[in-house]
Amino acid sequence: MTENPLKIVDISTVNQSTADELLDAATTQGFLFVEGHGFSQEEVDTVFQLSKEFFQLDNEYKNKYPIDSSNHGYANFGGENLDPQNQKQGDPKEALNFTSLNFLTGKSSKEIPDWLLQDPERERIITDTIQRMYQLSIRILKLLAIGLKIEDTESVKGEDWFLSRYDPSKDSGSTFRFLHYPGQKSLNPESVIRAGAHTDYGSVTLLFQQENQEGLEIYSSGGKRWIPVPFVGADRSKSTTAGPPVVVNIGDLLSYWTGGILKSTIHRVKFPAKVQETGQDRYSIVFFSHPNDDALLEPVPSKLVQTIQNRGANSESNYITAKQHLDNRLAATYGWKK
Ligand SMILES: O=C(O)CCC(=O)C(=O)O
Ligand SMILES: [Fe+2]
Repeated sequence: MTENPLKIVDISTVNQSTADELLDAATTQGFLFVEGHGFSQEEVDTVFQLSKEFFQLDNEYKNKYPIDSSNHGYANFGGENLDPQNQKQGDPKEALNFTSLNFLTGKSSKEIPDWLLQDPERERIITDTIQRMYQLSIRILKLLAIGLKIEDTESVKGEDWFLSRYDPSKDSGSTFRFLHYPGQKSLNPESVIRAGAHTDYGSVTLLFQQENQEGLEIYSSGGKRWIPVPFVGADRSKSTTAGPPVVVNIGDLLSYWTGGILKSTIHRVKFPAKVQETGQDRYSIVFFSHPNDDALLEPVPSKLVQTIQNRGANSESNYITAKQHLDNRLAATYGWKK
């Protein structure tokens, strides 16, 4: 197995020492693995199975739900270009996105493929996963707030500072996503990028991947090179049933909010030679956690953040909202006119 360059942090206990470990990974690599997340192996496998069955449906059917300007719906092959400056063609992947999410119900207020609603079990899997990935992101944000030692204000305790911008029933840019990168045996593995280089747009991103479907890479700006993120399975000496650690990375919003202390690291998906040989498809299940649309990206009241001057939210006097930030990024990714 490829060596794992990332930390694995167990977040089952919320305390200062877990928070410090998490903060260390978030301020250095911006990417880490998190275990103690509560998803069992069986639950993770079930979500992947559902995603696989969805992507096997006819193209004609999937295209009835085209991706819209809020990033909701089905994105066909080539429909998304994550690195428009360097890539002429869109990425060789398909995706099903769920936006306009209410986290009290796990449902989107937008139309979703009726295939997912035909069997109550399919709908349950989706809504349950959405709610639990959201809760997991909330736990991570709480730990980051503890790690950053955010100060208490009159209206909110420091550890709840991010959470107070996360009302579960209010609009946000949070997105749940199924991704599928088909295996292509005939291509030159070194030249194939499956998802272009980019940073994520939100606060934190959570991602499940599967064994023998590797390809995710992070960019080390210090070493000026790409570092593969391996598949890491659950530690069976700790739990016989736990799912694999989830990949967690910091997005632009959180980086901006913290004056760049938390790192939003560039990443991409390549087609490694090993996967090319087997012709394996890659599937990933991703949750992009965003604060409410109206959250102002003002500097986080933490001494650590205040030490950084003229970066991110610290350099602005007119704060933009989370929604304005997201709209700017989506316009570039999909070539939309603003
Ligand atoms: O599939 C992956 O591993 C990465 C997906 C990703 O980075 C994204 O959708 O933002
Ligand atoms: Fe990403």
